[in-house]
Amino acid sequence: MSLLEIERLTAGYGEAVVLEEMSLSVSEGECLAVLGRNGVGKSTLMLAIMAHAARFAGRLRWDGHDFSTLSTNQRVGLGLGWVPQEREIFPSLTVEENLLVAHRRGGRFDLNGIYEVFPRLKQRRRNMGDKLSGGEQQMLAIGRTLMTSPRLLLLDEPFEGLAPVIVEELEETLMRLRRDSGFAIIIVEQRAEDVLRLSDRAIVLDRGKIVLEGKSAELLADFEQVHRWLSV
Ligand SMILES: Nc1ncnc2c1ncn2[C@@H]1O[C@H](COP(=O)(O)OP(=O)(O)OP(=O)(O)O)[C@@H](O)[C@H]1O
Repeated sequence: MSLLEIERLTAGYGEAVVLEEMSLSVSEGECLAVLGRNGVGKSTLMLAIMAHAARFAGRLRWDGHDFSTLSTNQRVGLGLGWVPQEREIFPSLTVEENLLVAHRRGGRFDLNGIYEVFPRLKQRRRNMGDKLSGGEQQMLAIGRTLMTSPRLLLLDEPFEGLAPVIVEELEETLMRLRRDSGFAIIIVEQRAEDVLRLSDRAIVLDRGKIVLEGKSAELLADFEQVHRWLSV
């Protein structure tokens, strides 16, 4: 059975429909890449999964149970962990306080667990949120979400604006975490070839619809057809 199943989801903001009748599923431990040009609805898909965008029609299931009407907090409780594109670090809290805000009792990760994953956060634990580099902010945003013990991690352009060496470090950490903890990942990313190497499967969106999907290795082998949907 799929961990997350989305059935004919139509979603958007106010009156505006952004996603149309989108269906997809993610299994336990699977990594799904979401590709597409700017403005095609990739972030909206993440936001709709977290109840931050409006659902106009369709169903969302978790472990086979309908969660379409649950609030964001209830979805976090189920094990959905969203790392927003803007990172949303609390600037006036320290690194440690940012992490503790999200801590879930009895969860898989505590502070020490996060510091093992991201030793740099331990070094910076007394720094205020607004005194961090972009890479450290991203580590903190991911660490904070891990504190909620997700079974599915939703990553919205996690490598945006980061130096290549930091991107490499983060990619390795994420893949190691996934191997060790077995959670699933949905990752939105602009650098299509890189993310196809990391992921198991991928979907390509255009104007709120899935226009191409398949195993990442196969899409990588025939990258021309993916590229066609990504070039302006
Ligand atoms: N809060 C909002 N209210 C109204 N419309 C929005 C809102 N957020 C996004 N949109 C619109 O929804 C459409 C899809 O945006 P979305 O951010 O999901 O695209 P995206 O594929 O993630 O793009 P990008 O790669 O630029 O982040 C765009 O036309 C955008 O203007």
